[in-house]
Amino acid sequence: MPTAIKPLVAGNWKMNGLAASLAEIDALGAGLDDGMRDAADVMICPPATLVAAAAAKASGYRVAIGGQDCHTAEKGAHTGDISAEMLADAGATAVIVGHSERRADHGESDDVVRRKAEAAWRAGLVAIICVGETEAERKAGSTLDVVGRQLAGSVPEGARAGNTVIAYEPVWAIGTGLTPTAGDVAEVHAFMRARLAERFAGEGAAMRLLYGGSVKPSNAAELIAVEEVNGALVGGASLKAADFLGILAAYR
Ligand SMILES: O=C(CO)COP(=O)(O)O
Repeated sequence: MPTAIKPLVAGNWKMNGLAASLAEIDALGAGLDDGMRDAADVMICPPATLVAAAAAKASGYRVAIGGQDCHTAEKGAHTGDISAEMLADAGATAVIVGHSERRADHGESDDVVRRKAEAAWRAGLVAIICVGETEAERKAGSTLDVVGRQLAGSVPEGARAGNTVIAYEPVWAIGTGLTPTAGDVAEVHAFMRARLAERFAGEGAAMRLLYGGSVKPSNAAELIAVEEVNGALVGGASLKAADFLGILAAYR
């Protein structure tokens, strides 16, 4: 069954990128070959200020554009926030919700993340829902408990293979250069697959499960080859097209 799932490789630029960074999307488009395009869907999630310009550029390259967060509401008195409808209006087709940096920096609970995923669907966006344990939680042996609780609380009832992507991002692996072993990733992904299949039957079995956390050209092949890993969510190595293409080359 996993072989039937087309992988997604998504770049999360986080709070990085000025207008000049759009040149990286041109470089990405120029560097993508047919083998990469056939093997994986490609997405960039730039900061909100660049979504519209990035979407205008990326459509010509068959690169999708996503947001990094959205508010639960469609509009209203929420200074500084952005709704899923605004992201869709700017050309995004997906939005990351529940990234560990949002959970930590903005105190987002599973309940908030679940409502953000529903907001994404309301606007016609795919929700990329992030889960993952901290270093202390892994050391305490509670990784599967944490991931199970986050899946139960953050993934809404309406999740389907076509509207939801789950990204497993161990917090301690983000931006640190550290990665779990292939065996550890396999254990978590098998667990997530089982939970999602139990809850959503065939839809859960077909949902994309991404791995994220220090994915680089040098380790991409090993990580994406793990069973039940259907792509990657890439931070630092998505900022430069050359690095991102190095990761996509692992799919050729
Ligand atoms: O948080 C991440 C993607 O959402 C991963 O970031 P890094 O690839 O920089 O570790």
